Amino acid sequence: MNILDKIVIRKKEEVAEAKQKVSVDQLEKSPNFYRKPLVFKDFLLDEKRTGIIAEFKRRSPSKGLINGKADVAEVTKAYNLAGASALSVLTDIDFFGGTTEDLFKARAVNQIPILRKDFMIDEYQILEAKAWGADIILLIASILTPLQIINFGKLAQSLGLNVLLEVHNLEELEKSICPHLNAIGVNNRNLGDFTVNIQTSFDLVDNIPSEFLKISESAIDNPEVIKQLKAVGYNGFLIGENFMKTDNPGLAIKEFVEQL
Ligand SMILES: O=C(O)c1ccccc1NCC(=O)[C@H](O)[C@H](O)COP(=O)(O)O
Repeated sequence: MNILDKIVIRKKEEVAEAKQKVSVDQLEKSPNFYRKPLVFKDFLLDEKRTGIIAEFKRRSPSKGLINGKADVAEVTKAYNLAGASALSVLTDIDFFGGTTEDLFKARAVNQIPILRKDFMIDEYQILEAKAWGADIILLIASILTPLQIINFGKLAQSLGLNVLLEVHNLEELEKSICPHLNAIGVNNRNLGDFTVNIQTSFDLVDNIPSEFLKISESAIDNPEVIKQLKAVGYNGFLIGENFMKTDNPGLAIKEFVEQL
């Protein structure tokens, strides 16, 4: 069984536990549920920003502990100040050390779009994302059926949320494309075996229809790579570890952006 299968099994248990603790009715009554989400496109295409979607990630299955000390409010504010177009905040606790509280804290101090970075397998999690103050949800093609992608995308967009579909190859892309998406992310990390290859983004870019924002995800550790990805048509660049592995992720992004 690969790690993604393990994550999905645990996620199903987690969602069942969450449903027992917090009803849909309670989620729908939370203050953020009435908040108008920020529009991903407006920030990603804003030339005063960088296109970087800067991720707050404490640990990962591929790398283990990345940063055990970073403060989510401090780091995300610094990401924002450095010109990030959006933030990505992990809310998965068991595999990534993220928490719901991290999303709340990031939301409280930032006015740029926030992606709830998690493994969405149930519509309940989309309601949670809205209630917790996220603007964007992630749908991972390899763990969802085409019908789930349509239904989850429809629900998210009906709540004003933006939808980022993540694919790793042409087959996933072709089976998952539907009108209820805003952005398509090509993950350079194979989530089955953790190998990374930026070439994946270059190989798939021309297969992404022009109506979707194009995002390259994972293993981006060099400003030169962003320039090359931009040149072939990418609008956004999801970067986590390159900043989070340092003692000062806020300074790391600032120095990175100065080289763009
Ligand atoms: O990062 C992992 O080890 C991982 C393992 C299994 C599923 C997902 C995983 N990562 C999620 C991501 O896609 C990355 O956090 C994100 O794209 C940022 O990547 P990076 O800049 O390489 O931290």
